[in-house]
Amino acid sequence: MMPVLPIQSSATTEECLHLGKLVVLTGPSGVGKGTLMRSLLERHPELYYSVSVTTRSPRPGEIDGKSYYFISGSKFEQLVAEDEFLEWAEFAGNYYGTPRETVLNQINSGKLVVLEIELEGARQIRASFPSALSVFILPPSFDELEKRIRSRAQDSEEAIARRLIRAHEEIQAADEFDIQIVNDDFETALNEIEAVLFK
Ligand SMILES: Nc1nc2c(ncn2[C@@H]2O[C@H](COP(=O)(O)OP(=O)(O)O)[C@@H](O)[C@H]2O)c(=O)[nH]1
Ligand SMILES: Nc1ncnc2c1ncn2[C@@H]1O[C@H](COP(=O)(O)OP(=O)(O)O)[C@@H](O)[C@H]1O
Repeated sequence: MMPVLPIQSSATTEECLHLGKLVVLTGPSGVGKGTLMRSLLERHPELYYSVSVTTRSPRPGEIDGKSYYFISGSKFEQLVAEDEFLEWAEFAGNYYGTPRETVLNQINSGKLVVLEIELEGARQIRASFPSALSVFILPPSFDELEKRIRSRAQDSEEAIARRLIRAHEEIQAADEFDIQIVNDDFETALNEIEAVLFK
């Protein structure tokens, strides 16, 4: 297990706390995680957003290497076998993983690193990085969540149904995380996340 913060013999704990930080943003599909993340990055270009690897097909407008690294199932299996992921999980029929080396390098160079990942991966990060800060984004209601997933109009009916079933399970896990933020009014939610990240 790698520590989040590089402990140097000459550094006090207080100094170590300034070296780097890991934040996990999680919550059900359609709650607005991606949109919040994009706004955060626009306002705070100094943040490091970890681009995940996935076996899902690109949606219209998604760019390889920016939205995700889109790879095949067999390549994903190879990367798992080579222990290249900090965490990985299956979600709605596809695989998603966080590249280990880039994230650890960014934390160790003092960056504030943000992962936007689903529940199982967020649990794995909490287990291996107890000092990571975890934020769960909640919808104002389940009906509103369904509206958002549908209004995005980028998934098949089957993919939407799988996301909605999974959303019920994910929402029940909200209390496992350090902070819960309801994404009702977008600006309010964004400000709340900023307050947590930069306190
Ligand atoms: N565990 C894990 N989950 C991820 C990763 N990258 C993205 N996800 C999550 O996978 C889920 C599905 O993502 P996506 O297919 O882009 O659909 P969307 O969230 O409905 O837009 C979301 O909850 C993402 O937060 C990752 O590297 N690891
Ligand atoms: N506070 C909000 N109020 C209304 N719609 C929102 C809000 N936040 C996000 N959305 C919309 O909800 C949809 C899903 O958001 P998205 O960021 O793709 O969710 P996620 O990444 O969690 O799956 C998008 O169409 C987005 O514009």
